[in-house]
Amino acid sequence: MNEATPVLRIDKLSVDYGYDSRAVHALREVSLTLHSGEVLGLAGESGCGKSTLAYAATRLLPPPGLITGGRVLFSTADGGTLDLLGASDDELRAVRWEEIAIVFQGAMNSLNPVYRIGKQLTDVIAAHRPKTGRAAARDRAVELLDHVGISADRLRAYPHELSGGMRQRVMIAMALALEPRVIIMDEPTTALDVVVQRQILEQITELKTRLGFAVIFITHDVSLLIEIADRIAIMYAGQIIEDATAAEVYHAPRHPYTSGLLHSFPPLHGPKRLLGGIPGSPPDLQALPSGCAFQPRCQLAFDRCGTDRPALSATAFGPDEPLRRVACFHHDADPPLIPDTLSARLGS
Ligand SMILES: Nc1ncnc2c1ncn2[C@@H]1O[C@H](COP(=O)(O)OP(=O)(O)OP(=O)(O)O)[C@@H](O)[C@H]1O
Repeated sequence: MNEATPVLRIDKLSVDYGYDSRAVHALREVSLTLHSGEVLGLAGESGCGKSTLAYAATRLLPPPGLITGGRVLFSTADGGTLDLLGASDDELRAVRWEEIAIVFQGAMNSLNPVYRIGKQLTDVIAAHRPKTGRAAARDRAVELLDHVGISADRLRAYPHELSGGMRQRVMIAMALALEPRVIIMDEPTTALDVVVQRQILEQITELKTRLGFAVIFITHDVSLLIEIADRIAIMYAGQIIEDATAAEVYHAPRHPYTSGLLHSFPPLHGPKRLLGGIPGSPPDLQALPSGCAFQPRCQLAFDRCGTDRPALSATAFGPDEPLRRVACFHHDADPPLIPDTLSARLGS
């Protein structure tokens, strides 16, 4: 497969929590494509639907979450396509962990406290590859720990004997155990200090290049994604509102929300800049405002934003699909329609 081959296509995925008039519309027709070997960053404020997307796309959404529409098309290793939402339990079992692995939020706390790290790793291997002998499983566990920079002697350690960063690395090693082609990481470094966070991010990008898997990396910190992602999708109120290369998002954000997010976190590199934040708070997903969901907080809103809902539309075209998409009535302005005065106020 070349770099541009789609491995996972999320197509108009919608999720509600609850029913009828009390339903929380957590995802509204979200479409997103992950290509082979790429890191796709997914960013947005808390509550915008990032975790819901990860759970729904892998059919792990707990009740009262309900998938109300869409498809999740996975390109299987044998060249076929499987809609994960329509797949049987057996088909799902064959794909989950073997081909798509997930590192959940706070995963480092889900290691079993009473078993040594080595046993937990070899158990994963034994459960999925029952023909693997004990010595081979141990060798593989050593190799996996080595991938994440942990020495073999830690196989005998219990989780409480490891730092938070090391436990999170063990979880990443577990996700790598079956050589998946896709890894979904939901805020994998959020609870860690910035130094450890940086080490783990460097490790993930190095492993991705060496082992060739693709990553959906979920975080609320968009400046962190600028460092590691090839492409970034920005979510707001259950929708993707911008989807572009990391460089485009950083240098020329088209959506005012993206711009606000960029100015909400200090950059990890480069000159310091004034942090502005975004006034107001995200809308109630049970009662969305008419028009654009961001419009009540948007400093660029005009009449139409209050009445019409902007579609996520392509602003540039690749060989077979949109390269850059944005859901904003200002989107086709070139250069991006962030007036100088606003840029100055936001501190860029
Ligand atoms: N079990 C639930 N019942 C009702 N609403 C829920 C439930 N789980 C999530 N939601 C709502 O769905 C929306 C999306 O939540 P989700 O956890 O996917 O967002 P997120 O962007 O991942 O947030 P965070 O960064 O805080 O993890 C939120 O408004 C949340 O309140």
